[in-house]
Amino acid sequence: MSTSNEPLTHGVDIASLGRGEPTLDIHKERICLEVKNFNLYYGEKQALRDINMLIPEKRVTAYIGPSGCGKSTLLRCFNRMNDLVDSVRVQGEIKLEGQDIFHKSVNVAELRRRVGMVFQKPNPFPKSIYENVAYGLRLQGINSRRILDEVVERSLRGAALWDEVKDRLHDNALGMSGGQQQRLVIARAIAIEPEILLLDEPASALDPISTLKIEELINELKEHYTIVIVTHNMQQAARVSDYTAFMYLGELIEFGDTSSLFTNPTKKQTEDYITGRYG
Ligand SMILES: Nc1ncnc2c1ncn2[C@@H]1O[C@H](COP(=O)(O)OP(=O)(O)OP(=O)(O)O)[C@@H](O)[C@H]1O
Repeated sequence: MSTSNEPLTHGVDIASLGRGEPTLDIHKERICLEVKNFNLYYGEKQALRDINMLIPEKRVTAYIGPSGCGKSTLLRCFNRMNDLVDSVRVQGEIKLEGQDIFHKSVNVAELRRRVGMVFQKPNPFPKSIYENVAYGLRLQGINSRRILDEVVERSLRGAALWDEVKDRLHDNALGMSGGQQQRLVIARAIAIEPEILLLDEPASALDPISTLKIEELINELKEHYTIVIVTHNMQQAARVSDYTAFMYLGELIEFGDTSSLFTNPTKKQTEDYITGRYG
């Protein structure tokens, strides 16, 4: 606990985040994703408005903002999940390593291999733990037992789950706890070696201990992957992210290193939100 007189904003101990001195500088980062003049419509309704931002490589970038502000919609653009919604229309660009992911030459299946996604509710397949992790490789036609064993072990270790499941790899994944299932889904995502992991409220259905494990895991995963997370929980954004983006009514209001955004927001709307005046 902080001993300072700083107010706790939404339970975020802002004193622990530093004194508003930027610790990171987006302009010194290697950029993984670039969002340029991006708009998205569901039919007539505009859900994203002229979004411009950079997502740095091997960092954790969090989206916060009130319900309905477009966080999940933007996240789902990064691997074109929104293609599955008939009414969706987009304008502008999202560049992955410099290439527009909406260009007609882009292979969407390959894009989704490079940009993995984990949802709020753990969604393991009704198969064994082993087969859940091996699934993506099998789809690629890889059936060598030696390779699959190696990848399954490496992925489960990477998702901090190996020690808990190594003696029951052939049990049904649906028998695992919710927190274990969510780490299994992360193992399944990293088995196919993505560059980016999109996490949409990955811990909101979990108990506090499982949530802590997921947060610790995010911290480990960023060594190898670029992580983009949507969370309702500002404490979580403050704990896990390097950069935070605040969205409101489909607009990106403010983006900056997490410490600065929480301790020294430059926009009134951001300040109102993090001090609990709305949302
Ligand atoms: N499939 C859809 N069809 C039509 N409108 C949608 C669809 N998905 C989202 N929307 C609308 O787009 C806007 C943004 O929704 P989105 O789910 O991206 O917000 P969010 O910030 O992630 O909200 P929450 O925090 O509640 O998940 C909302 O007004 C929502 O009703």
